Parts: sequence; structure tokens; C-alpha cells
Amino acid sequence: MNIALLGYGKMGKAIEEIAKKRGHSIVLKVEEDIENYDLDSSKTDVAIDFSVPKAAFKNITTCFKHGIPVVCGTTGWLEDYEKAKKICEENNSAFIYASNFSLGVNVFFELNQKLANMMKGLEDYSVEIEEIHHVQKLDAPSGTAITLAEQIIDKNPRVDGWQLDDAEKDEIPIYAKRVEDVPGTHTVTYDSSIDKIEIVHTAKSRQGFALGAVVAAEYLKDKTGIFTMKDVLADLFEN
Ligand SMILES: NC(=O)C1=CN([C@@H]2O[C@H](COP(=O)(O)OP(=O)(O)OC[C@H]3O[C@@H](n4cnc5c(N)ncnc54)[C@H](O)[C@@H]3O)[C@@H](O)[C@H]2O)C=CC1
Ligand SMILES: O=C(O)C1=N[C@H](C(=O)O)C[C@H](O)C1
Repeated sequence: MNIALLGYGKMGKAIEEIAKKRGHSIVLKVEEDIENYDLDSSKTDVAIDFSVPKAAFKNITTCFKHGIPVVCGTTGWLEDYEKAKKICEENNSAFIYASNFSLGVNVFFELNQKLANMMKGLEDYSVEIEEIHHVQKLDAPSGTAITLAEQIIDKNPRVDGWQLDDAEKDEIPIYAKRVEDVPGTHTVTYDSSIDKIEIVHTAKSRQGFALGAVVAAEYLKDKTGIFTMKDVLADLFEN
């Protein structure tokens, strides 16, 4: 498979390494405004965007207009997600966005939803989320923390929003910490005067994110439509 990398920073380089090990070729590396590059759909099977929040929407939609499917892991641009989906559909292209491509985090997402469902009737417990990442991270809270919060909000009628740091009673506080070299740690805590329940996912490196993104690209090649990591995992476990 021929892959265009949109963003060639920490994640772009990790993806390159894993993609090559799985027999793929990197045909383009985009590091600045996408209009400066020659996008050729006849030479590119899929684009993988791990760039910066302000570039993601333009990168993704430019690929759709060139008939190139996109796997996007960039966080911090989701206010434009619905618009991106529409442009994908108008161009009969294909798209997967995930706040976290790690297979372990996607299992953690399932666990979070199950726990939220069990805790929804237990009024003595408050819920909060903590995320810890390296100091270079541009966005806060992390996309993964937002996904975790949205999953809880979806299951638990006692919460109807989230806030960074100081939250109202009916909101989930998300605490974002920045610590040198941490690839990504997420904790969901339910606390009462009697006890505390915590679920934690700790990434040990960027390999899990990169592998998940390449597996998603292999899934997306030659498809049309909007997909999620749930589709990718279902396919993986079936085959
Ligand atoms: N969904 C997931 O599983 C994961 C998502 N991420 C997200 O991926 C993004 C990138 O993360 P890192 O690689 O750690 O950041 P990074 O800062 O190491 O790399 C970003 C790269 O994008 C480049 N860039 C700047 N403007 C650009 C443009 N217009 N077009 C293309 N590239 C441009 C920069 O030169 C830089 O090399 C972040 O939003 C991060 O939150 C990171 C890890 C996992
Ligand atoms: O910026 C990162 O590094 C990461 N970003 C993603 C996020 O915002 O959730 C995923 C992962 O935690 C690493």
C-alpha cells in the first residue's frame, strides 16, 4: 500500500517505521501547508494525518477532493468534524477519525462504557478524568479524555457536560497534566466517602497508536464512507 503521511513529527515517524515493517511504502511526507505538495491519487492508496490541530481539516478535505481516503489521528480540531464528513461523502471518499488508535485504548473505551452504565444509578459517586501527556502536546484536554467523557455523558443522566479543571456539579472535570516524555496516561475515577474505583490506561510508547493507525489504513483502502475504530476492530476480530 502507498501511504502519504500528513505530519511527520513524533507520530509520523513512528507510523513510517511500522508501515514499512508491514510492507507498505511512504510516497509523500507533508510537513507544512498541503497546497505546497503534489497529491496524486494514482500513486497514493491512503493518507494518514497526524499533524497539528490548525492543519487537520484542510489536510483531510484536500485529500478527499483528490479522491484519497484519510485516516486521521490529529486531535483538537473536532469542531469541524461534521463538515469534514460531509466533504468526504460529497467526494465519495473514505474517512476514519479516532482520538486514539491504540488497540488497548479501544478496549479501555469499551470498559469505560460498561463501567459508566453500572455507575449511573449510584448517586454517592462523583466521576472525574485525568490525562497526563508530554509537554509538547498542543491541545488540552486530550482527544482521548474527551471521548471518555462523552461516553460517560451518553450513559449517565446525572452528567451533561465536561470542563477542563473546575466543573459544575453536573459536569465531569478533566484534569490535564503535562510531564516530560509521557506518551499518554488516562484515568477515570469514581469516588465516594466509602471507596474509590479507578480504571487506568498507560501507553508505554507511541507504537500502539502507530500500529492502530496503520491497521486502520489497511482497512480503509478501497472503501467508501465514514468508519470508526469499532469497524476496524470488528473486522480484525472476524478475520
Ligand atoms: N489518535 C491517536 O491515536 C493519537 C493522536 N495524536 C495526535 O496526533 C497529532 C500529532 O502528534 P505528534 O506527532 O506527537 O506531534 P508532533 O508535533 O511531533 O508532529 C506534528 C507535525 O506536524 C507538522 N505540521 C505542521 N503544520 C503542518 C501542516 N500544515 N500539514 C502537515 N503537517 C504539519 C509539524 O511540522 C510536525 O512535524 C496531535 O494532534 C496528537 O494529539 C498523537 C498520538 C496518538
Ligand atoms: O498528543 C499525544 O501525544 C496524544 N494524543 C492523543 C489524544 O489527544 O488523546 C492520543 C494519545 O493519548 C497521545
